[in-house]
Amino acid sequence: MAQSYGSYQEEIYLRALGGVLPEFPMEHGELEERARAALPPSVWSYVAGGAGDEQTQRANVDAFGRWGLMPRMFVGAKERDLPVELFGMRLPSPLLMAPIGVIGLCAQDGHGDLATARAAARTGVPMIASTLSADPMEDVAAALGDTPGFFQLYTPTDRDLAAHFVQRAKRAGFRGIVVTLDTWVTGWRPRDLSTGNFPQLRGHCLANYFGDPVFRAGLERAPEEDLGAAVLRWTQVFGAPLTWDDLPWLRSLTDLPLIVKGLCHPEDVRRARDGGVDGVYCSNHGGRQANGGLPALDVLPGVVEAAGGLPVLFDSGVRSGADAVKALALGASAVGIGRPYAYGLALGGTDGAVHVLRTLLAEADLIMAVDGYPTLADLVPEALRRVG
Ligand SMILES: Cc1cc2nc3c(=O)[nH]c(=O)nc-3n(C[C@H](O)[C@H](O)[C@H](O)COP(=O)(O)O)c2cc1C
Ligand SMILES: CCCCC(=O)C(=O)O
Repeated sequence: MAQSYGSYQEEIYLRALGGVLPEFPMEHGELEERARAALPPSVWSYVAGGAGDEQTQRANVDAFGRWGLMPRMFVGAKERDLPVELFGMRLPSPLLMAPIGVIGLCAQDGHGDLATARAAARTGVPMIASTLSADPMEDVAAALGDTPGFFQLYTPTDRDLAAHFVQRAKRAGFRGIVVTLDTWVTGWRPRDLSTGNFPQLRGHCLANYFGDPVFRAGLERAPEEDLGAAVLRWTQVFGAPLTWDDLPWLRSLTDLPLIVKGLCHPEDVRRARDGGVDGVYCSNHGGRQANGGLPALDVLPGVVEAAGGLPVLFDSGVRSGADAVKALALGASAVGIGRPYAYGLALGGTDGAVHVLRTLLAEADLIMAVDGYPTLADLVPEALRRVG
């Protein structure tokens, strides 16, 4: 049965009739401004900032403005059909929450990972839970309810720890493993270098490591007794600079769907597909890792073509329902929302994140209605035109 996300607009109209105005912002600019005011400055600059002078980060967003959907009339798109099949699961919509490592700090109580999982439980939008979490992955998975979750792996240099994370993720009930390839070392981030704010170096968001017996076995004293030594050990094990020779090992770690995140070059996509991954995730990490790069949306069509029918997840720069529709039309199987839901959490915890997701879905749904593209199958590249 088709689900009408546009009903969120009706809810808001009805509340307005009763004199109740929305508690949370209705568009991204205001969301950003209010999140900035709500978050401690160093957390704000960590989340909002990117690599270098943030040219790539801005280009990610601007790239959406170069495409427009061609409206079709007399379609009678009274009902829209947004559910997708992904890795054998039926999801209610093609949105995902992208992994955000310091999401814990975006919620006022420091438990943003749990708040995000609850937003996933309430909306059916899957959460991709980061390795860098303020709460252990088992607790995050438990808060997801019936909504599927994915575990995002930052591959440690210690292979036993990597394998143990993946085992724990499966046992906890995550339904897929997303291995992020573009962040084995942190990019050049001037805002954080100026504020001196590296949350992980203060032990934030390291719950998955600190509670892990394999990690603890590498320490002389427990993290609760010697935080400095535990953080130092974390810096040593955090990121393995993987090569193609490591892909068979990664593949051998799990029978869950394996998705590799950060792919942009078609040749890398072909090699990953040949190496047995179940999906590819086209992303430039929201411009946080390398400045001077191509906008993620511009590389998406090449990734889709090279993926040869494998699911392609996409993120980087999605700020509206219209953006999500364009990424879907360019071939994404599902679209990751990043900073916007973190800002929603900052403003209102789970309620704020739910609002952001419902807003994006309502706008996408209504665009599909108004422009006459009622199903996801209608969203094809030919539905778009270049602007200008
Ligand atoms: C504060 C922050 C932390 C992030 N942490 C992770 C992470 O732990 N793992 C990961 O794969 N990607 C991480 N990302 C990247 C996101 O998954 C996603 O690729 C990015 O946010 C997309 O760009 P956008 O938010 O500008 O749309 C992070 C992004 C932000 C903003
Ligand atoms: C070392 C990277 C930390 C989390 C992350 O992925 C990000 O801040 O973008």
